Amino acid sequence: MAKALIQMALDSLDFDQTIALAEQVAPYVDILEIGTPCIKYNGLELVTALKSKFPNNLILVDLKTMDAGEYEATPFYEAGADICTVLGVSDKATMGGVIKAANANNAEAQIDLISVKDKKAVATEAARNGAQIIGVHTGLDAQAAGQTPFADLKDIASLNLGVRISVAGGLNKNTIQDTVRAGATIVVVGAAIYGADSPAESAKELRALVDAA
Ligand SMILES: O=C(CO)[C@H](O)[C@H](O)COP(=O)(O)O
Repeated sequence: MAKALIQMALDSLDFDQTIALAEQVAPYVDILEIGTPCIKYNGLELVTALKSKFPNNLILVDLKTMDAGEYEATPFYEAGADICTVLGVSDKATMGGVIKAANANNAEAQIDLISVKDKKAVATEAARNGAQIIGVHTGLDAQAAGQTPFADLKDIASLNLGVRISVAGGLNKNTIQDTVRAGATIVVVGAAIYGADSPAESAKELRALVDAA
């Protein structure tokens, strides 16, 4: 079985801090994610910068698109995004638009199940419509209310949809191996890396844990 990928969520608003953090963690992670607040604040220029500075990492732009899927996602794919996200609560046509833009740019679309009520139904339809990645996601506000992504991961993994499953929501060194064993093929980590005394050491430790899972 292929090893799970690690995705680092770059959630700062500051352009230079984002590049500096990426420099520290890039050797240990597979995907550099430009978080939603960060991409809204910094725009396409940051995609271009990360793409050119980190050719060995995939770049995910966490657009969380809600409307005008193809129109919104196309410039980000053209700037070098390997993956863009679109909300699973959006219209089927919106998700279809991002999938179309991804395919036109030899890239991938991720359906984010954040706040979706019937996650199994949305994931099943999205996979049937060509989405390459399903994102099981407990957002920062839901985490603050005590929620975790683990029950949702179990539900989505049980569907055996044949697509990659990304999991985000407060993952750390204590939970990352069980998350991989439960079916995650991409594990997303934000605060556990950028909040550590040494983000590089934290990323290195998580890499070893994921590779051993
Ligand atoms: O997409 C996000 C919030 O919507 C975060 O980037 C994602 O949840 C990962 O960060 P953390 O590990 O701190 O939960």
